[in-house]
Amino acid sequence: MKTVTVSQMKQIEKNAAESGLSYTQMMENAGARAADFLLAQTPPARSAVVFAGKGNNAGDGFVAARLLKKAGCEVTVVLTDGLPQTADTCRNLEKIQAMGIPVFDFLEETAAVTAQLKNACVAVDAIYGTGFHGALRQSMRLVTEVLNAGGRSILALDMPSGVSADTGEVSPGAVRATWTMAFDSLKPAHLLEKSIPFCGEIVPVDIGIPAECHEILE
Ligand SMILES: NC(=O)C1=CN([C@@H]2O[C@H](COP(=O)(O)OP(=O)(O)OC[C@H]3O[C@@H](n4cnc5c(N)ncnc54)[C@H](O)[C@@H]3O)[C@@H](O)[C@H]2O)[C@@H](O)CC1
Ligand SMILES: [K+]
Repeated sequence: MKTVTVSQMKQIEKNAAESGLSYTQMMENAGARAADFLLAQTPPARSAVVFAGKGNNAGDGFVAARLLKKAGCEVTVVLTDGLPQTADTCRNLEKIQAMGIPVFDFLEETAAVTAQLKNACVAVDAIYGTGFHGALRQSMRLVTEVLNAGGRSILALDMPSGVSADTGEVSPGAVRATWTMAFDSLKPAHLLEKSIPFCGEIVPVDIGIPAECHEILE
């Protein structure tokens, strides 16, 4: 698997979209790989709490939530940043609401979230992916503090939230993942000494982007 910057990844996704693989399908594939991974653990995940932000990383998390639920896993979703802001992410949130998956707002229902998390085998970090830069706000650090506490396994989608993909800069309060699933390509932070401890084990996954869409890297 190659290593690409965030802007190169955007170009690769654009190439894929132009070659016929929609952004919607890439999100579906990313979320499906995350669900497959958790169901393939020994023992398979039976209960999961998915922490979701407002961008496309959250969309991957909603897809994972839907597919985990379909496979019989008990799933709860926690919105950490209010309602999602991208079209694909909004559509995927509607789908999980239609399935009756409980959706909590972290700020308004912190006690309920903490209780759900206590009973969960695994947490999914879909707060921020490659779109993150700078530092976690104080209010978001309360979220990541709850997420990091308790010693349960955490699967970070693409990046642990609070880690900047290009530089590996780690914000105070960043998520400490057990595994980080790298979608399509590695990002620099997956390989940098300062961010590796937050990524845990890197799990590279194919999200269906054809090889020729990576030709910008040749
Ligand atoms: N449909 C698509 O475009 C696909 C996107 N993918 C996923 O989408 C991710 C990238 O999604 P996005 O570009 O929407 O971004 P993210 O979902 O990573 O970030 C969401 C939002 O966080 C905001 N943000 C950044 N730094 C912040 C800070 N310090 N404090 C508060 N807010 C901050 C950004 O402005 C952005 O609106 C990838 O990592 C990957 O998981 C993949 O599923 C492949 C397909
Ligand atoms: K993430």
